[in-house]
Amino acid sequence: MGEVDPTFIQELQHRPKPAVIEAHGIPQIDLSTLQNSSSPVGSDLEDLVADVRNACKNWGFFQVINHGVPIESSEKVKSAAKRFFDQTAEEKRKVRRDEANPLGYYDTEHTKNVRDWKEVFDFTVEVPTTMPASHDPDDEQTTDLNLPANRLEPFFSKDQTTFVRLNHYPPCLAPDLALGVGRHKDAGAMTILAQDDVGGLEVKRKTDGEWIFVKPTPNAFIINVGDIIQVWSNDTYESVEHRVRVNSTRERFSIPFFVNPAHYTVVEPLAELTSESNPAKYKAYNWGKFFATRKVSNFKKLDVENIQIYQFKKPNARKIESLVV
Ligand SMILES: O=C(O)CCC(=O)C(=O)O
Ligand SMILES: [Fe+2]
Repeated sequence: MGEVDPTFIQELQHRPKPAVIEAHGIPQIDLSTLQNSSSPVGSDLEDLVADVRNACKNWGFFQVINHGVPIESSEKVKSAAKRFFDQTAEEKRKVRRDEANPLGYYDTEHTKNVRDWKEVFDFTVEVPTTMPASHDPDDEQTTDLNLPANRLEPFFSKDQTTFVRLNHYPPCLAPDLALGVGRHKDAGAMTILAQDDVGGLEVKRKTDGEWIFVKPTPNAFIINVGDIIQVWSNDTYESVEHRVRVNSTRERFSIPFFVNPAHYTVVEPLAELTSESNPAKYKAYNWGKFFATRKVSNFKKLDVENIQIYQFKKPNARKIESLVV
């Protein structure tokens, strides 16, 4: 990527602000309770669940520390990412993603129809074990929202579309005009993100709509609520809007792990979380179709916004919200 091509330039209202706002109170959750005992019970677990619930409600994201992933494993992936992106453009393009092949290398992604200042490599994992909370059909334990721990099992038991992305943001000549990734919400269920010490991630604070800089915490993971959790929970939890700033001197690496259900999953508010007084706010949609439409629209600049969950919002829910806002 050489000079700043106009395709990278954000509209005025979406450009990063010169002053970075560092937020206090970004939720940081210590998972050592889960490491110290094979099946944590009682008040420790209740406190942890309450912390996660509050973070999901109030922020739509949080950071976790003491998560049990060995530092050496993270370092290995990070150094492999650096080795990959250090190769020549010609080498990288040998494993290029295209409209037929959804995985691999790619440096022309558009978010909200503006090109991102980044290059990526997407790949899948053989045994993605992060969701659900339990795979045991007899597990009686309930989690947050009073759902059984294995409630999400059918969506993830096979054919998950979970994938990992290696993001590389080269130094940018115009960090005040372009973004590493434009404003967006992650479309899947949940994202687990590792970032290096350079910093650049900003999230939109729900209380006042301000863009807040997420200061890197060594070895922490950031967890984002995705759009599917928003729909499953019938808006109890809302996905978080976020974007990435770039800078003129240092390259940055990040590694999101996008946790996504099977492609044939029909996404709709979970029946247990809706009632006569709290009816489903979304129409059902097919995840595979949604995902494929989003992927294709990321390939080129379009004149219309790419597919979003609000397009599945039921008209009555939209109307009630506009009265409340
Ligand atoms: O690089 C980051 O910190 C975030 C990347 C991101 O939001 C994404 O790839 O969806
Ligand atoms: Fe994202």
